[in-house]
Amino acid sequence: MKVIVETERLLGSGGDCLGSKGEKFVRETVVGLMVAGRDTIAVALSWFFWLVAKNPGVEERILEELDRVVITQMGEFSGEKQGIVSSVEDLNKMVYLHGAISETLRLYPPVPFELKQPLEPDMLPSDHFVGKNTRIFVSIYSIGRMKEVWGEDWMEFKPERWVADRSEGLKNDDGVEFATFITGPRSCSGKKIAYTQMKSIASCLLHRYKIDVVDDHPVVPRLSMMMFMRYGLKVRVSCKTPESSTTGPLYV
Ligand code: HEM
Repeated sequence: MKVIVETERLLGSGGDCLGSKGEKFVRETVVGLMVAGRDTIAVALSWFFWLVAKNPGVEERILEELDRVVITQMGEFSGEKQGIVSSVEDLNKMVYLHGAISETLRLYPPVPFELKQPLEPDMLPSDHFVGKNTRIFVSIYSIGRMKEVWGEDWMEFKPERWVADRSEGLKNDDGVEFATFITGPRSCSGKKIAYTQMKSIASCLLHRYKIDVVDDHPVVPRLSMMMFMRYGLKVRVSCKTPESSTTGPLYV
């Protein structure tokens, strides 16, 4: 609602009623945000849980990091111990988890390709001429797998690739080589929200459940606008034993 009132103010209608232009703008913005942020997150998390299940060492490091951030307190209603990640700042401290998500998005970008078209004839930085109406196909999937950019180990799932050695902070992920959210003025405006959502969901689920991929279930991408798993992801989910969790359920 705050967004709508603010949008109205910016559009000059004083916040009292939506003009037809304002209404269209708000409707399209809200629908756009819902569409842009739904399947992308779902697709990214499917690949994330599959990669983490295949790399138990990564899961261990994510849980170790989580243990350093979680605050344990007694649940107000349940009267039982529960873990809390209380703020976005806490989530920001989880750099290894952030790296694991970036690494997933590099190898399996939810939007695997883009089509761009100049309104007027133009010259690319590479000196290639593009005529009006020429369609340029950008393979985000391939950019994330270029040996020249990511090195000999480009095919490996290595969250530490994103973590700076000394400060334990994150390496810059806004460069052109990380094309999953595109760069420039029309890049994804939901990138930060996307990371916050994915980190919240991933930490809650990994903390509480053991997620094993069903043996022999084929995991392959489906070639479409969105990189779904062709046959979905079949997993066995079991509750972690109370002894293995020092905090009980986790709330973010
Ligand atoms: C892993 C999650 C996500 C990925 C990989 C992703 C990727 C992208 C890509 C590649 C574009 C550029 C599309 C184009 O140029 O045609 C884009 C645009 C956009 N995304 Fe995302 N997105 C994600 C999550 C989200 C979320 C959660 C939101 C909002 C809550 C969002 C909102 C938008 C919007 C509004 C645009 C249009 C920006 C513009 O044209 O100025 N995205 N996204």
